[in-house]
Amino acid sequence: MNKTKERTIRIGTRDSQLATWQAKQVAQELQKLGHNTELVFVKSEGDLDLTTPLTEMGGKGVFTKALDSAQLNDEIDIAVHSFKDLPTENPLPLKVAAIMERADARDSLVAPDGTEFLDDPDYKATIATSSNRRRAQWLHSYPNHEIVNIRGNVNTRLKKVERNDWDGAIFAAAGLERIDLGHHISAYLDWMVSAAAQGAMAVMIREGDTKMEEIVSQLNHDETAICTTIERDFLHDMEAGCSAPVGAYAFIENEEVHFKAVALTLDGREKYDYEDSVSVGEAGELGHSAAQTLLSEGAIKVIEEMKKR
Ligand SMILES: NCc1[nH]cc(CCC(=O)O)c1CC(=O)O
Repeated sequence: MNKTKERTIRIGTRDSQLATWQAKQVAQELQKLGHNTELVFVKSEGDLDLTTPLTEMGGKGVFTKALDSAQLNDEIDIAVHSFKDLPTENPLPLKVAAIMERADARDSLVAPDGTEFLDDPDYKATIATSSNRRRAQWLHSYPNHEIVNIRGNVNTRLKKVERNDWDGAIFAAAGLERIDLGHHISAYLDWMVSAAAQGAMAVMIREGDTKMEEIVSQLNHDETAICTTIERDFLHDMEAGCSAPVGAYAFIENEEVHFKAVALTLDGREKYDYEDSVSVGEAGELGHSAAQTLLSEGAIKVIEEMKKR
């Protein structure tokens, strides 16, 4: 490769602190391979409008649309996304060329005054989250708590928790840890099933851009790709969209894929669980078969509830 002749790779990202951190991470990896990079900041609808709940904002792709257009207009070469924000169906001529090694996939609780209240069954705590998946799982565990909506990027939400009278708010642990805010985490919610692809980043290229594909695919982390593919296959087949009360998490240990999935009614009262372990070689259909199993066991009700909204 002739490095002096190669154009600088333009990396598109949202301008939040977390998105910028993630894009810089990809930039660093590309630089290690000998490429020049440049960050291009693109504002998303999801970042500009902080009052409308995400679930009412036309749902799919509120964080990704602006980056998609920039990429289609050739203003950027590649785009770095939180993989969990990417819709499972993409009608555009853009594709994921690499999935970066996953960080902590867990959800976490930020509780400025401590977590003792969790042990008091009579205490009516107020917990902030705009995610239906987090809401439903939280209410399943703590039926007498109240959930309130909270919007904004990680920094904005953290400020809101510290200013408000809420007892706690739920965050992706990876989002806080990546930007050195992990010390705000009061508890890791090991019992909560995380969102499909939570904690992983995806690098998108234009379809047919073989040059970028060749470069970017070298960043792919195989185990993360296997696990997040299963999780996203499940989410896709549940036809539930990113705002559905559905969680999916896979990890690999001793050549086996361990997969956990959950679907709940919005009020958290009804819960459908799936758990299975299969060898890595046989895990190709795991996400699809898990969805079929849960739907036939009654989780179709959860999906119908989402469609009515
Ligand atoms: N929906 C917003 C979003 N998209 C990705 C992350 C965190 C990082 C990740 O999960 O990869 C977050 C914040 C959060 O859920 O608290």
